[in-house]
Amino acid sequence: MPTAGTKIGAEVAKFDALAARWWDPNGPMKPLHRMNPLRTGWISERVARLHGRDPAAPDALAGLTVLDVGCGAGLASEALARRGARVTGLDAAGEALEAARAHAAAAGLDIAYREGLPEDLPEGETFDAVIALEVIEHVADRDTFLAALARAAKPGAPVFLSTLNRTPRAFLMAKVGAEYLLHLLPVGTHDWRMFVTPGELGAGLRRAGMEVKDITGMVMEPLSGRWRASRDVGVNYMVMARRG
Ligand SMILES: C[S@@+](CC[C@H](N)C(=O)[O-])C[C@H]1O[C@@H](n2cnc3c(N)ncnc32)[C@H](O)[C@@H]1O
Repeated sequence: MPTAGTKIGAEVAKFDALAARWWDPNGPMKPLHRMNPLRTGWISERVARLHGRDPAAPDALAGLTVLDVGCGAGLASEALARRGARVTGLDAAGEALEAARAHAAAAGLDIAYREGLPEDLPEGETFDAVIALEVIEHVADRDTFLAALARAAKPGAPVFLSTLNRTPRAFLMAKVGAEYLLHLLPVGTHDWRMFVTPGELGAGLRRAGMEVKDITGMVMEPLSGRWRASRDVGVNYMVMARRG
């Protein structure tokens, strides 16, 4: 039977294998590229408001520290750094991190990328916001993961996650459609049984000492391919919680 360690290793290896093509907007990470403006805009707006900033200002996050857990090659890290945040990107996928470092350097962005898991962060190292986007559906021990996110947030700071709901529709769209029919994602990217319902995620966040503040669906417009926020949380959704 696989241990938690081999399970993490297998999940991370899938993403390392995609490192070289991570930043190709039409490559295997195309869905993440397309949804990134929506997720990072939603997060920026909420973080800026919490700090009494104008969310529309180009440097709305200036000086605020953000931890991007499971950052991969840095799609969200870069978007938040461009708004002025001091971003630390954390991932166990070393090759994805190499792609992240190279891309940030070419873009002139100062982002601290570190290899590791949130569970291993030093006690007492805390951030103004913690994000983990499209990660929890790859994590076997969710309670340990969520507790680590809560520990990394300053008291009262927000924690954001985005993920896939475990519904028949999500199975059809994110697994059958995206992997087998449209070939948007490599086959095997997702295990539908690992998808997380908003109820399960909310309960896990509360067990980790956080309060859920907002749950918003993400839907793709079929014609334009653009993503927008929606009340429909049946497939993709984002959550904002706050550490008590
Ligand atoms: C679908 S990618 C998302 C990357 C990035 N967050 C984004 O949305 O652009 C999932 C990432 O989670 C990382 N990951 C997988 N299992 C993890 C775990 N147990 N703890 C932390 N990160 C993990 C992978 O290495 C991979 O980079």
